[in-house]
Amino acid sequence: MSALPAGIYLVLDADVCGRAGHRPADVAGAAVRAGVGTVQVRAKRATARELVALTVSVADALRLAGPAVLVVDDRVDVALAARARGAHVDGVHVGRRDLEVDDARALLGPDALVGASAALPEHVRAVAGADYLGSGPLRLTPTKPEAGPAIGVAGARAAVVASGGRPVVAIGGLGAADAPALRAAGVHAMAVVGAVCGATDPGGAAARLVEAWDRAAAPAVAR
Ligand SMILES: Cc1ncc(COP(=O)(O)OP(=O)(O)O)c(N)n1
Ligand SMILES: Cc1ncsc1CCOP(=O)(O)O
Ligand SMILES: [Mg+2]
Repeated sequence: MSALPAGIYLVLDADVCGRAGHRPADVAGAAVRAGVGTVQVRAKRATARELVALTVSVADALRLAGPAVLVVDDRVDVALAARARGAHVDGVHVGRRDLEVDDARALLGPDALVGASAALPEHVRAVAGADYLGSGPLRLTPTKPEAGPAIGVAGARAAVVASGGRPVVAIGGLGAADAPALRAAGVHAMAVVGAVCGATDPGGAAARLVEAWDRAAAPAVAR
């Protein structure tokens, strides 16, 4: 199984990229070259066929920009179809209305990376087989206005405590300024959509997030 990289996790939203005038594969490549370790392909309005084509194009971009982990939001069938076309796809991120974690793993194979959404401690228990947990929204966000309620950093910390040592990925309204508090809460990675896909310069925005994450880990220097 690919381990989930710590740090910045890009949820590559095709609609947000499109509104900002970016090709998703270009955004993914620029983000990975800037140090982003994980890319999730998310396209809520795409057909299955469009999502397969998008996933293959992102996998191609990552092959040149890599190394990075690639997962597909929601759709195990799309991950399998992209693999069948020769794309390297590590796994899926499943939500509460998608296939169950164990079913996703049975289809994708034992080495697949299977992440699951789990905002609250009771959700964490329901996704016992997941390799990592996506917890949020930390804040209300225009990218997913129907998500909620906001759990805040305290909610992310509660997910870390309930996670049984599995990596927790925080998501929802996050930016570089959140890195210190999230790292202090024991969060493994910070997922962003708008902060990269909606930026004028996605590669530069990704680099600033990576730097903020790395800087947040630096030990305090005595003055
Ligand atoms: C890393 C990560 N965490 C949570 C989510 C939300 O997933 P989901 O519940 O499936 O909602 P949608 O993204 O599908 O609207 C995520 N995508 N990634
Ligand atoms: C997919 C998702 N799940 C919870 S919040 C969210 C969107 C996060 O987007 P942004 O980083 O732009 O706030
Ligand atoms: Mg989903």
